[in-house]
Amino acid sequence: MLIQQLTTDRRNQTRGKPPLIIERWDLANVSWAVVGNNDSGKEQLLDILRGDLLYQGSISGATSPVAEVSLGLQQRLVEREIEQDESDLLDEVDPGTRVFDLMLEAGAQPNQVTSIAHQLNLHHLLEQGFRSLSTGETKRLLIARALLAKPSLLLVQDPFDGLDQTSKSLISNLLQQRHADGLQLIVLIDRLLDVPTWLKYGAIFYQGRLVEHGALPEICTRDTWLNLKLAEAPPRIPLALAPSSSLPINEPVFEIRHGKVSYGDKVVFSDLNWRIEQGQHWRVIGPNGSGKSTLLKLISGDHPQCYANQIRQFGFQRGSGESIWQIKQHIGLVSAEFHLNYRARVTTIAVVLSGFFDSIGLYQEPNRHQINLALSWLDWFHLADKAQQPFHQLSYGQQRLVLIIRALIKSPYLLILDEPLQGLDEASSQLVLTAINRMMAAGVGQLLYVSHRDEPQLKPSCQVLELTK
Ligand SMILES: Nc1ncnc2c1ncn2[C@@H]1O[C@H](COP(=O)(O)OP(=O)(O)OP(=O)(O)O)[C@@H](O)[C@H]1O
Repeated sequence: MLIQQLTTDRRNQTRGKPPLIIERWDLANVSWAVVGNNDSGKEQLLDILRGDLLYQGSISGATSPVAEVSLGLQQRLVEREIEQDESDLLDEVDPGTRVFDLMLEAGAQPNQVTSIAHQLNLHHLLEQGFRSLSTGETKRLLIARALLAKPSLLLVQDPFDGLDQTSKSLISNLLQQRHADGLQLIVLIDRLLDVPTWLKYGAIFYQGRLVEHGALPEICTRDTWLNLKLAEAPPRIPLALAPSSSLPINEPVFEIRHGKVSYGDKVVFSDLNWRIEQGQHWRVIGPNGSGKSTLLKLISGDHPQCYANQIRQFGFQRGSGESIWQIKQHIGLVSAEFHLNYRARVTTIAVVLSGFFDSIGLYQEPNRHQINLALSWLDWFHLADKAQQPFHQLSYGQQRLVLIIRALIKSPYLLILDEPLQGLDEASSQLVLTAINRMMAAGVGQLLYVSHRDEPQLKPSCQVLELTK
């Protein structure tokens, strides 16, 4: 395949970074696991193999045509959906392009769409809009779409992130099968535990350069691989003043009675009774599509059906005249949807500071204390040098880290983290978990955590709410 090469140290325009250095890499028409910390160059590699970015050095042995499954592609699809949004015309939330049409777009015949939809457990979602899909459903759709394009080379970023156990096995078996049938795969992995054991070759990127490549069993023993797990956490976390509990005794932080969310005939959950007492931490678990994010959106006030439910939170009966800001001021939130919707073109530090004002973008003047706190948090996460950089030029994992800082910075009463570690490397994940542990140990806020991973390093003792399908 034709890949543009660069011999001089010209800065490329698309990501505002120096070109990736790959001295000599023969992909040899075989499949590879590619690892490296956030900002090591893995995302640039995707652009390069797609033919959209210059690099320095030589790559050979990549087949074509190329298809891709990545957070960047998801972001581009979301942007397109937002441009086509017809909510104003329809006077209701536009669910986006039909799943069936998105699959046809890949150049497939209707019978091929139906067949892969069955394989990937998407058949019941074919009439649904793209923007209404859950995280796991979206991941399965992107994989189906990529395979329908009949690529010779498939670039996949974190294929198992956000998937429940059943979907993980489904996707792993399918990719392994296609690999055995001759599809070349480049699988980019952030968490080392996710590297598929059936891949034979591995490559490591570090600070914008390919530093190791070869047989995977051998690559896994190299110091550069082992060092990917290391995170150095500075001793003290920079806390804002701890929120004092102003709730009367026995007043729940959140309570829902006979909760129900449905879309036409589709009931996501019903008769849900749940109460978060003061001082409690919770994990919400359940398979993809069981309604975890929906429930969290009822709490954060981002779901239109929150007023159709009997909800009491932070001392308010919902729908009794309270404003959304009276709810949001107590909450720090991170989710995949929130990340996709944070589209304001501002600097990294402005994103962090926007956490004080619950805004997307920064429209109020922060005070000196807030600015210092933002800088301390960025420093704590080793991102101080990114403070003045445009947020959207950071790697996806770094963006996620910045949004986590945005949620932590005001020491919220309720910290809602919905798959917060998506796209984060091993070291950054450890840092985030350390920060949460320390905040909760200091009695700052209560945690509401959603993840398909167990995360044994998460220390707060959590009650568990399990949703089923
Ligand atoms: N407008 C809509 N019409 C029909 N179904 C919808 C709509 N919006 C959401 N859904 C469905 O609601 C279900 C619950 O979605 P939700 O995102 O809450 O699941 P989840 O448990 O968080 O899943 P995941 O683990 O994949 O993130 C999904 O099956 C989704 O397709």
